Amino acid sequence: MPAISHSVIALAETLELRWKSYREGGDSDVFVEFTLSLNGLTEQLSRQHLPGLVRACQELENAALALFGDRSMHPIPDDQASAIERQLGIILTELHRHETPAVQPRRQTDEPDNNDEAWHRPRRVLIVSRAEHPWTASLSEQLSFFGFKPAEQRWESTAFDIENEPPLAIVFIPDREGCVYPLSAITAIKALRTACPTSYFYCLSVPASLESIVQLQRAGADACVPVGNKVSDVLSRILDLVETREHEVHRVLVVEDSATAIAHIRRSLSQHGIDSRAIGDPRTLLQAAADYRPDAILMDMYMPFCTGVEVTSALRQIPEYQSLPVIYLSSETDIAQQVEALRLGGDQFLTKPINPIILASVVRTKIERYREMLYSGRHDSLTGLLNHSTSKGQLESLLRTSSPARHLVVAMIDIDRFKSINDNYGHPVGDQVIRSLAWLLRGRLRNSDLIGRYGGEEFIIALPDADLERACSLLDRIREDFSQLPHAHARGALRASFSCGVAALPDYTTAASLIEAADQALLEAKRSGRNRLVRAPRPQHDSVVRMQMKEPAGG
Ligand SMILES: Nc1nc2c(ncn2[C@@H]2O[C@H](COP(=O)(O)OP(=O)(O)OP(=O)(O)O)[C@@H](O)[C@H]2O)c(=O)[nH]1
Repeated sequence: MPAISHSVIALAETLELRWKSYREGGDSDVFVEFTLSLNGLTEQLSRQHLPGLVRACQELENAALALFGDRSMHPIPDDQASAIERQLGIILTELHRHETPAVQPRRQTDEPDNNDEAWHRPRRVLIVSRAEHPWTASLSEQLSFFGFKPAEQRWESTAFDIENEPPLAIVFIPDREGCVYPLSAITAIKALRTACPTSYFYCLSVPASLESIVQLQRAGADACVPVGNKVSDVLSRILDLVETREHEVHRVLVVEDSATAIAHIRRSLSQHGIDSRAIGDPRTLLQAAADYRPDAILMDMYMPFCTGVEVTSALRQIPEYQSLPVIYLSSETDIAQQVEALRLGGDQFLTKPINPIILASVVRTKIERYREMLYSGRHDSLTGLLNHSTSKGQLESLLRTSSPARHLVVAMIDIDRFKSINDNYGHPVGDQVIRSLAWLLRGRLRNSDLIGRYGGEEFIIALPDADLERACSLLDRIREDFSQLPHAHARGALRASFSCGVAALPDYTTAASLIEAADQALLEAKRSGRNRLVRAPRPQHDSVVRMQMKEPAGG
């Protein structure tokens, strides 16, 4: 279960303060502030994959939004206030229960190499099924391979073992595949939902019946996996849950000449955890965009030097900004003008005065779509890893930011005799083997490590701040584990292996030379029998000097 960050706790504390202050004065403006905080908190929780808490917050938010606009309803009657207070109490207690401890286990780039937690990220997954269900053992085995800590529980068990560490996910396997979940199962799911509001619930083998899905969702299911899906599909969903996509703050550039409007907009955005910067003169837009690298622009329609439409259409001339979301802000109510503005490059039109919740919601949706688009351009669709060109680009930028004294290890990995896997078991099984290796790497390496799919069955890894000895022993452990991993096919399970070549700073100093040296070492690993790791030889001192002297002349 992911621990709840201090920033979320800070938002919750603000929410609590605002509620107290509303209860003291009954002022409708304070109630609006409370609702805004609640909306911001829901958003933060949903970004942190805490579906149970998101659901609880959304219910409270809906109740608050119903009282949002009408001043005459305030102060609200005591029974309504008590209902809100009860729900708020549940949310706050739950948040504090999962608060990140003051000292966190570290697992980022700056971690010392001798910290084992830095390399391995166990996550607890509870599997609820009947005794000896064939899927339980298989799922459990695969989850362990990918760095999770599976635990098993029987349906009939009343005391679920969740006290010390609530699970990241709970997987429910029904006794009979494709049948409606019996009432006893629904009751067990409900009980667990109350006990684990922050875990993600998967119900497997759900029949394609709307009634059944609705019933499971009401009980607390987050995902209903259809009957017929294989264990590997479930595994893939659980892995997606912990995908190492870094959460980055949303950045919005506000182009607006009125200082009052800027203050209002920026305040609304910041209450929803969205960072912003503002410029009053559109002529400074390109410089501001280059410095700040926004994810979206909020553009006033009428400014002294030129209109928002002119600025947007000029911005669209620059390839880098062709898809950057632009949202117009205007008191323009003429539909023809609005359509024209959108035709000339804007993405959305918001009419002033702008409701802050709508503003934050539109901004977030546009940014999420924009980021999805950027993501799919940079990642490989089969594995979700960085694609070839992005891997190379990121390795280059890692080297640019590395001081000469820093460690950096690069590894090239290639699955052995992969053609024969395809030939003997078919392409889809080959794809699954590739995906499994990707999952294993994702599960075993740190967020700060670079993992890319370099070619068909070839992967590139870069481990910043990693000592060569330690990196080799980690990669060798992954190699060993991968060779033991069963890959299901129609007639049983196959085993695969990979070979690995490793090169490191300071022996090789450029991205090209690191990749080339690791590739040569990989070839050597293949030549000498496969399923092994080979380190690139340390270049002779004079040849390093010659390479360094040659490079500027060649460039
Ligand atoms: N299933 C599947 N196969 C792929 C994919 N990309 C490449 N391949 C296949 O991977 C195979 C690679 O085979 P080779 O390069 O001959 O090498 P190998 O059989 O792995 O043998 P060694 O590398 O020498 O151990 C080719 O048959 C490609 O068609 C993919 O995305 N999915």
